[in-house]
Order: sequence, then C-alpha cells, then structure tokens
Amino acid sequence: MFAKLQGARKEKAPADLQGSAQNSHCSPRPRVCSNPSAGKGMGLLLKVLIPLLGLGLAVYFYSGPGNFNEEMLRGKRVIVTGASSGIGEQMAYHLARMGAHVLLTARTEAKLQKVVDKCLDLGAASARYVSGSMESTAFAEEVVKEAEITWGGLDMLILNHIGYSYFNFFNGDVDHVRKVMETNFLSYVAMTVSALPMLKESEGSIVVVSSVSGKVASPFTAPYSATKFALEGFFSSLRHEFIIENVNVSITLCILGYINTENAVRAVSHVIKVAPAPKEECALEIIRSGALRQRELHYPASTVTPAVLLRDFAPDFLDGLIRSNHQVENIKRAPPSQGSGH
Ligand SMILES: NC(=O)C1=CN([C@@H]2O[C@H](COP(=O)(O)OP(=O)(O)OC[C@H]3O[C@@H](n4cnc5c(N)ncnc54)[C@H](OP(=O)(O)O)[C@@H]3O)[C@@H](O)[C@H]2O)C=CC1
Ligand SMILES: CC(C)CCC[C@@H](C)[C@H]1CC[C@H]2[C@@H]3C(=O)C=C4C[C@@H](O)CC[C@]4(C)[C@H]3CC[C@]12C
Repeated sequence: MFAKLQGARKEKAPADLQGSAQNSHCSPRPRVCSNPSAGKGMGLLLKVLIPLLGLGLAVYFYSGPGNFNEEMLRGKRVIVTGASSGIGEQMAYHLARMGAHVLLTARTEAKLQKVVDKCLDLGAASARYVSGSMESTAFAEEVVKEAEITWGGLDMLILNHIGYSYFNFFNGDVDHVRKVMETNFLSYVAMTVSALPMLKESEGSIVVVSSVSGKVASPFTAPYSATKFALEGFFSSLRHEFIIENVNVSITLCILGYINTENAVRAVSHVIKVAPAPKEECALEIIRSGALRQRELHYPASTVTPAVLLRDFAPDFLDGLIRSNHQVENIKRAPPSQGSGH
C-alpha cells in the first residue's frame, strides 16, 4: 500500500484581560481585594519583569551555543518528513542549497518529485523521496531503512509532518484523536527508534517540529494540541536518558507560532487575525537550531517566548489573550461526529 520509491543523485561526495477567580489574588466580588498593592505588583510584573525575562530567554533560545555556518550541513545525510509542502518543503530547499544529501517523505508522489527536482537544481549532494502515509508506523520504519540502504548512515532526522486535523470545536470523535496521535506522535517515536543506531554512530541530531500548541493550549485544536504536548513529554524524557547513558545524539524541540504555510492560512486565517511568520525563515531557523544542537527553538521568538513564559506566571491572563485573538463568530459549528476521521 505504501512506499513508492524514487531517487536521483548528483555525483558529489557523499483580551480578555480578566483571569478567572481561581488564581487571582482578589475575591470574585468587585473591589474587595485582599491585597491592595497586588495591582501595582502585577503591573510591575507585566511591564518590566516579564519583558526582561522574555528578552533573556529569547537570547538564550534563539542564539544558541556556537555560531551557525551553512557549511555545517555540507555532505550531511538528512531525512525530512512532511517535505512535499509548507515548512518541510522549505527545509528541503535550504538543505539542498547547503549541499546536504536529502531523503524526503510525504504521501503525494507528484509533489515530492517536484521538490526533489528543485533540490537537485539548488545543489543537493543527492536527493530522493519515499512516498507513503505516516498513519502506519511500518511506513515510518521503512523510510529510515531506505536511508540505511542508500547512505549506510544518518546525521539528522527532521520530524515535521502532521496529518489532517479540523480547526473547530472538539466534535467528540475519539477515532480521529487516535488517528492524529498515530500520525503526529507515534510515527515520530517509531522513526526515532529505527534511526537511533545510525544517529548514535554519527553522533547526529533529532529535530522535532512542534508548536505553541504543544506548550499552551488554544481553542479549536484539541486533538492536534494533544499530539504536540505528547512530543515534549516523550522527547524531553529521552533527552535525560541520552545524557545519563552518554549518548551523544541531540534533541531539538521547535516551538513554532503561526507560520504562513498554505494549509495553515487556509485553516485559520478567517479566525486568527495575527500576521503569520514567513515559512522560509522558519525553515532556516529549524535547521540552524538542529545544527547547533539547541535544546529548544522559539520561532517567532517575539510571540512564542512571552507565551511560554506567561504560561506559568499568569495562565489565566494568557488564556484570555489567546481567546481574544480568535474571532470565534467565524467558526462554523460542524454537525456532531458520526465517527468519521474528518
Ligand atoms: N503552519 C503553522 O502555522 C504551524 C506549523 N507547525 C508545525 O510545523 C510542521 C509543518 O507544518 P506545515 O508546513 O504548516 O504543514 P503542511 O500542511 O504545509 O505540510 C504537512 C506535510 O505533511 C505531509 N502529510 C500530511 N499527512 C500525512 C500523512 N498521513 N503521512 C505522511 N505525511 C503527511 C504533507 O504532505 P502530503 O499531504 O503529500 O502527505 C505535507 O508534506 C508541523 O509539524 C506543524 O505542526 C507548528 C506551528 C504552527
Ligand atoms: C500568544 C498567542 C497570541 C499565540 C496563539 C497562537 C495560536 C493561535 C497558533 C499557534 C500555533 C498554531 C497552530 C499550529 O500549530 C498548527 C496548525 C496546523 C495547521 O495545518 C492548521 C493551523 C494550526 C492548527 C495552527 C492554528 C493557530 C495556532 C494554534
């Protein structure tokens, strides 16, 4: 059913600002405040401390250790999943320009063929694709096997694909949740397990593309958000174990805000009026953070870092801010689920 293989090679070396009463310092009744200076303190916190902390963290996460040089990717063997469109496609082009060997995967063969052709034009050391669906962990393993057969090793595994998920009120469809967990989470685990022997050998890198939705929940993304939260739990635990066992394989978790890919803009632009960040720059930042073996990337840092910080300091304030950025009146309620995936 899956795995159609195609390759090509170039001969080169291998605001709602009100929180709920639950967490506030004041009682729910108006003007009965247990601590009159709390308002002032909160003001100072919001105006000075959080931006300062945000700046510090942005510098920490964004710049990372060492300097990035595009030569770092020359001749490196890289798998990119979800590479037929969006951010994955842009990552393939950057890697090609940097002279890497790329193995691309997604379901749509015709799109992958075009991306492979463009990669070869841009200067990839080699470019090929395997098409199939990540709903099946057998396919995920097959992609890694292909890298082993073709290159005999692997330097970087970029896990980026996502399956379709509706942007709407949760419709109660448990089968859909299972399906997106399989596509967006389990296949990432399966690819990591299969690729680990090669990555240990090369002291390589795993790059996991996640989202603000994997740190802070927003409405209309319940199944998707669950898959992204799962990624952080799994890969952060694995990072500990690598350190305990002296496994020199880096894990970079990429926390992305709204990016201007066709699918994302189509899905949410009628509801979210925030301007999306450019996919080309986003793709380059992901590669950079992986090459520098950073723990985490926040892109764009200007919105992601404050959101991640506020999550623990002022969760109700953040939730209100997130809801105020959604034009809920533009959400068309779907009829209750009949058990179908979409
Ligand atoms: N765009 C955004 O606003 C944001 C994106 N992100 C993350 O960035 C990453 C890329 O997102 P983006 O570029 O927008 O996504 P796109 O929808 O543009 O691309 C998704 C890719 O995954 C592939 N894909 C879809 N279904 C399957 C499947 N069942 N099996 C294998 N491959 C599949 C698609 O190709 P095909 O259909 O041919 O299979 C495509 O190549 C994702 O991890 C996403 O969560 C995070 C935050 C925000
Ligand atoms: C500080 C706040 C203003 C930030 C709120 C940002 C919210 C609204 C942003 C951050 C991450 C974004 C989602 C995302 O990760 C990926 C996808 C997949 C795509 O195919 C469809 C759109 C979707 C669901 C995005 C929807 C908008 C999200 C929730």
